[in-house]
Amino acid sequence: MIYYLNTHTKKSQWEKPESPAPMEEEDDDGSSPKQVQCSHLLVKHQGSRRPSSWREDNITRTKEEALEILKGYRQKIVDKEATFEDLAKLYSDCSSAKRDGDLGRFKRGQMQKPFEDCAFSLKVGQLSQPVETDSGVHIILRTA
Ligand SMILES: O=C(O)CN(Cc1ccccc1)C(=O)c1nc(-c2ccccc2)[nH]c1C(=O)O
Repeated sequence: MIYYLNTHTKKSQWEKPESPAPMEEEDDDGSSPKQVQCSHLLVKHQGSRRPSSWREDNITRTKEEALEILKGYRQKIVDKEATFEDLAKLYSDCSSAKRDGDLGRFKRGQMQKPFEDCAFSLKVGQLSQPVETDSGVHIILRTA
């Protein structure tokens, strides 16, 4: 009996594959991640679902202002003038700021969709462009 091995998903099957395996964002070993570990830096704004955080009781900045602030942080990280962890700890409006922005590992289906789609598109070590969710605007660092 011949069986077929999908070298991307490492799954075997008896049936001859009809079409090539769908190309998803791949990890280095060529597999699509089942779960990822990410840190993020969240900047909330007046349109955030909960415009309040450990940093500020009542957040009134506009979404545009939040985006400019976040881009400034991202540039400092890219220019190595600051580390992601230091800026997340100081400035993230998420309670994860206490853990340098670390969210731990998560699977698909756990985070808000725009956040999830971005997180699962990153390679390990990659820093996202700003992402908008109902919580505010984020930059995401995939750590595992
Ligand atoms: O959206 C809301 O109505 C309130 N939330 C959700 C929330 C609140 C507390 C803890 C975790 C999530 C937030 O605004 C929020 N979202 C996040 C978040 C969003 C995406 C990925 C990870 C965290 N953090 C926070 C926070 O206050 O700390």
